[in-house]
Amino acid sequence: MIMPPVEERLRPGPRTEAGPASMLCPDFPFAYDDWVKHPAGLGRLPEHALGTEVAVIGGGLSGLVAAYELMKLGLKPAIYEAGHLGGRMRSVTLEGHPDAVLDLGAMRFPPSSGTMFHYLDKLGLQTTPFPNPLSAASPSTVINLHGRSHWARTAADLPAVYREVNDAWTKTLQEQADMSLMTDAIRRRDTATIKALWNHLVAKFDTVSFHEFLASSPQFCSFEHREIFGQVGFGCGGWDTDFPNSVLEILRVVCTDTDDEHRRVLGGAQQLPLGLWTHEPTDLAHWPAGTSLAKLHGGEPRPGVVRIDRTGRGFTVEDSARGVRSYPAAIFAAQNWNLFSGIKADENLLPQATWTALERTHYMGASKLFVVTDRPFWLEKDPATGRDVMSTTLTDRFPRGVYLIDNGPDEPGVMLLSYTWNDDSLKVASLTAEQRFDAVLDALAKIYPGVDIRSHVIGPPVAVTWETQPHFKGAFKSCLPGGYRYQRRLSTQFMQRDAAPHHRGFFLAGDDVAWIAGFSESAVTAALNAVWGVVDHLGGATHPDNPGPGDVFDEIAPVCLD
Ligand SMILES: Cc1cc2nc3c(=O)[nH]c(=O)nc-3n(C[C@H](O)[C@H](O)[C@H](O)COP(=O)(O)OP(=O)(O)OC[C@H]3O[C@@H](n4cnc5c(N)ncnc54)[C@H](O)[C@@H]3O)c2cc1C
Repeated sequence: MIMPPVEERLRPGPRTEAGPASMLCPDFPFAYDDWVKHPAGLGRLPEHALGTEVAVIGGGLSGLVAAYELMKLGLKPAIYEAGHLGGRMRSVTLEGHPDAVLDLGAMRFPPSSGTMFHYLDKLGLQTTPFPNPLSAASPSTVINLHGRSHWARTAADLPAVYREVNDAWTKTLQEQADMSLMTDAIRRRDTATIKALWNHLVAKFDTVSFHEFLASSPQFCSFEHREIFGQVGFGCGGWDTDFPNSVLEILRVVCTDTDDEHRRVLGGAQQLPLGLWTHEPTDLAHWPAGTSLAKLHGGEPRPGVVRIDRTGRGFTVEDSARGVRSYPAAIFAAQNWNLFSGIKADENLLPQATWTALERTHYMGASKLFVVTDRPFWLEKDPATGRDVMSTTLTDRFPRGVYLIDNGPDEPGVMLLSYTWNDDSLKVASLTAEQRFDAVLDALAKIYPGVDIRSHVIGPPVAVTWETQPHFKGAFKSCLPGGYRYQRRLSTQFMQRDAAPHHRGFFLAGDDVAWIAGFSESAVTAALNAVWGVVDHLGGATHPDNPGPGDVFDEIAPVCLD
């Protein structure tokens, strides 16, 4: 690529005042949101490369963002999808109730996901606050621990011990990780300060689990405080199922305000990937006006991939309908464990160190159980207490988290009756939706005696466990202690200048090769890295006014641990 001088590439300089929250990832603080919004676009390809087919394996958000941007650049993405377009952004409805949408995967999005919101805005999709516990969007919250319930509108209504726990968390972050400096540097987009602070934290905490981080803090010397923290967490619910994970995963979420001010997409999250599939961008290179991904594919993506070989100067991809095609470049945007089962993947696609890092990827599990109700009955008042008959609920009982979506007083409501992760998810993985429903109702009857939830339910319960879904094998990656080196290998795989020629041209995307765990912004940014990689691989370049992640890589590269 043609490289302008360093000082021109490091745009824009740090802000003097804190801007809005941003998922400017401290490992690699590249401003993807600025990059995609810049009028110069993401780059240009040489004339002879225009119209070239590029394989995009996986039609989730990451694959669709990559394909959409490749199409805009004048390439011809060939999307392969084994299941449903949208992947883990899957929204379903019950027959006869089109407005009661169940988001089985991603459902709440922090405004700090600026790159993802760029695409939401492009498609004109509307969002509204998500009713997280104790947030203004939840009319009320019940915390039920050790068999006792506390009802609250805000955190201030909870007993003093909950405030102690909250203070302990704030102080621990400050004392152990200089969190206010970190957050301020991210909001000011002060890359130099971000790197100086974060690189130190990576070295300090790579081998430390979330639980060890808490337990070694004087603020959390009480087991009771750690236990409450594990159940109630710091925003969207309990975090104890994350306790075994690397604390770096948690610190990334905190310093980028990823756990704050969540919003949901009205009409369902799946509209984002599906919207990219049908959208007709106006700023297209090579293609005529009116071109969309759907039209380039004749309305359907190609079937799931069963084999990928490195052949000649590119890749040969075989799909489940025995279609075989070759491409000079390929983006793999399915959860990467699919490369080990279901797909016969040529060893030569990647260097051995990258295969090892893929094998070591740690995925969280997650289950959800939904029902649709005749109306948002939970807002009715209990005559004895004057309170809502049911509330957003966090509990140490089996449902763990109950979230209530109100679509209007006379409209069917949506109850996410149970949202669980890891061990809690495994406990229900072998149960049918009906069995889960019975068990959840038993548990909730102990918290809300006298509330007849079943009488309000219309239609069958809907359940999902992502670790048992064949094309996913897990909910989302979250690295274990000691995983930083693997994560670095995967997230920087798009930089192939030092790779042997026979290891170039195959790009990993998807949220599981990105830094911040469990959020769709990561699927988007990983896709954009892969787009930069493909453009570079095919002889293209970015505009000097709008350098891409690979152009500034050396200035902001993730720190190397010895
Ligand atoms: C339970 C849960 C809750 C979540 N909550 C949130 C949230 O609230 N907010 C948020 O921002 N993010 C959330 N996420 C994360 C978000 O859903 C993901 O980051 C994002 O959807 C990942 O997109 P992706 O394209 O990387 O992967 P995927 O969505 O997994 O897409 C990959 C696609 O590849 C396909 N595929 C697999 N194998 C093959 C094959 N052999 N050939 C072709 N195609 C194949 C799959 O069918 C799939 O469609 C959540 C995820 C889960 C599971």
